[in-house]
This record gives sequence, C-alpha cells and structure tokens, in this order.
Amino acid sequence: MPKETKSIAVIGAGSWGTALAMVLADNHHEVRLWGHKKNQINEINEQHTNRKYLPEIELPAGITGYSSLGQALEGITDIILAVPTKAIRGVLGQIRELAKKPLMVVHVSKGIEPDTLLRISEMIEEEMPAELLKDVVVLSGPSHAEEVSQRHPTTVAVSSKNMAAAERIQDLFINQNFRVYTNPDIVGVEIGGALKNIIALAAGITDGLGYGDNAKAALITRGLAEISRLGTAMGANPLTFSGLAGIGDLIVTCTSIHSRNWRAGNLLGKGQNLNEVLENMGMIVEGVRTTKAAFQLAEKYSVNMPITNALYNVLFNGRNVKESVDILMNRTKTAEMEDLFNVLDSRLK
Ligand SMILES: NC(=O)C1=CN([C@@H]2O[C@H](COP(=O)(O)OP(=O)(O)OC[C@H]3O[C@@H](n4cnc5c(N)ncnc54)[C@H](O)[C@@H]3O)[C@@H](O)[C@H]2O)C=CC1
Ligand SMILES: O=C(CO)COP(=O)(O)O
Repeated sequence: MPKETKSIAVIGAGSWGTALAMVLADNHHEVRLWGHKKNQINEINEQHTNRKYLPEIELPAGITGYSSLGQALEGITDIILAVPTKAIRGVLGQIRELAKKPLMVVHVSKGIEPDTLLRISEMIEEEMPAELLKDVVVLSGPSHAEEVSQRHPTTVAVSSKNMAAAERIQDLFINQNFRVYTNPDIVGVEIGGALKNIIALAAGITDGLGYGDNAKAALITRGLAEISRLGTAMGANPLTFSGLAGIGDLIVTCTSIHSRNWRAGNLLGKGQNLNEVLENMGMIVEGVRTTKAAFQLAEKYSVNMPITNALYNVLFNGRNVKESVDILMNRTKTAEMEDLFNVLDSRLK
C-alpha cells in the first residue's frame, strides 16, 4: 500500500515509540529508533528486542537503535516524537540544537501541560523555531502498543493544521493492520487523547473498589460528556468525540488490561497510595499530570467536570476513593445533555 519509503527518526524507545517503529519498518521505511538508555539501544541492535516495554516481540530488521540523537537526526526530515508529555520540552530543546533541516514533527503523546495548559502541538510550536519546523501532526486513537506490536488490527486518527501534512503521515503509517484516518480537528484529537486517561484512572478505581460494569459504563458515558464539554469550549468539533480519538480511545483505555492508566487506578482503588502506585508501574501514567491540567482548564473555561474534579481530590488532596464515588453519586440532580447544549449554544452565538 505505501508508495514512498523514507528514513524516519522515532524519538523515544518506550512501548509506543517501539510499536510505531515496527509499523514503519513493516512499510519498508528505514527506521532510526532513538532512546536515551544505552543498554536498551544495545539490546535493540544486538538482540532485536525491547523486552522491558514489549516482552516477547521480535523487532523487524528495518529498525536500528540510536543512542546519539545527532546521528539519529542526520539527513532526516520526518520525526515521530514518542516520549511522555513531561519529557517533550527537554527533548525538543536537544533536537533544536542538532537539527539542520526543517522537520515534520509527528507527535503521538497523550497529555496537556499543567500550568501553561498547552496542548502538545502548541508546546512543539513554542519550542521549535519556525525555520526548523515544517508542520506538526498528531497521531492518536485506540491503540495499545502491545497489540500494535502483535500486528493486531488497529485504527487511529491523524490531524494537523495543514491537512496535506496529515495525509502524508497517513500514507507513511497505513497498512493492512494499521488503518489511519484523517481528521481536521486538531484540538479535538489532542484533547480526546489526553483526557481519556483521566477517565481510565477513574474506571480502574471503581474496578479496584469492586464495583461492576454499570459503574464503568457510567464513567465512560459521563466521562465522554465532560471531555466533550471542555473540548467544545476550547474550540473542538463535538463530533470528534464520537470518533477514534474520543469514544474509541476512551473505551479501549477504560477496558483494557494493557492500559497503564487503568492499572494505576485499579491499584489506587485497592488501597495503594499514589507514590507506591507510580513506583510500581515502571512506565508512564499520563493521566496523573493531565488530571491537574484538566482541573485547571475546567476552571479557566468555567466547565463542569465532576469526574475530573473528584479524581483531582483523590490524587492531590488525599481524598478517600470510596468517599469520592459517594460524592459523585450524590450531587444535585441534573439533565443529561444540559451542559453540552449550553456550551454549543454559547459557541453558536
Ligand atoms: N503505550 C501505548 O500503548 C501508547 C502510548 N501513547 C502515548 O505515548 C507517549 C509515550 O508513552 P509510552 O511509550 O507508552 O511510555 P513508556 O513509559 O513505555 O516509555 C517512555 C519512554 O520515554 C523515555 N523517556 C522518558 N523521559 C525521557 C527523556 N527525558 N528523554 C528521552 N527519553 C525519555 C523512557 O526512557 C521510555 O523509553 C505517552 O504520552 C503515551 O500516552 C499513545 C498511544 C499508545
Ligand atoms: O493511549 C493508549 C491506548 O490508546 C495507552 O493507554 P495507557 O497509557 O493507559 O496504557
């Protein structure tokens, strides 16, 4: 299916960077997988594995590990940025110093920066000088690295301010196992991907507390309502939240054993404290910082986000998880769609 083959640098050799490197290598691109841990890069080159992140997966020959960022970027124009949100500014600072040509930056991370309240594409635009940045594209959707690396069918969305760039990235990644759709709503795609992690943490908590499927369905549905309210207030198209980066990713993250956010929530629900949980995970749990950012965004845009608010109090104010569920269930009665209609009304005025 793919026509053009290229040299592409994947920046970040964790689970997602490695799984996406595999998709690109399957499409016959020359893939340079950069990571900051030398022993892990040695393992990738000598054993063709990355066992900490994707146990039992053999990496295709088209992937070469790089521990020198300068060498990984040599002659490159397309980079896939696959590090946790909190590492993005630092990594871009290094790329800025080393890049010799304007870059197409495809980011695949799911977060919002607390305090600045910037989406990741906005952070990239802030960090990279205009002369070194061709376009920014986001790739997001229901896609656990574990399943992508097993070549199980997966669908994602790509978006950009420049849809020609998004279409080019669609062509780079699309294959028979990995179907890529375009969506022109970059705000919605980034917000959906980031905020679903908050709801997945909450779903893990209710599972950890022993509540059943009704509670999970409630969280997914009412979680989608509050993601849609905030996203729409920030300028997203509400329809995006019915798509892959919205309900699609929300379902997979709230229901899959692969989700680190769900697993972290589950441990919290079973009584572990946040520090213990994060120490035991060994991988990124983006939803914790994103809960802080979403709590701040809800205040900024005057949007009601009760689940986010409840989780914020659990994570940062030590509120008991069971008590938080009781508070959520005993709020003043309301109408199901009222708040979203109000936000839409204010957009139309
Ligand atoms: N794992 C998955 O299935 C998916 C993950 N994502 C998103 O992709 C992003 C990356 O997540 P994962 O790869 O899953 O995380 P991970 O925890 O599996 O790996 C993170 C990688 O980033 C590296 N890293 C951390 N700080 C760094 C720094 N300052 N400089 C260089 N490298 C650094 C780590 O060493 C590790 O190799 C997150 O935003 C996540 O939400 C999105 C879709 C699927
Ligand atoms: O974004 C993901 C799946 O689409 C991965 O979710 P976790 O970070 O919770 O594992």
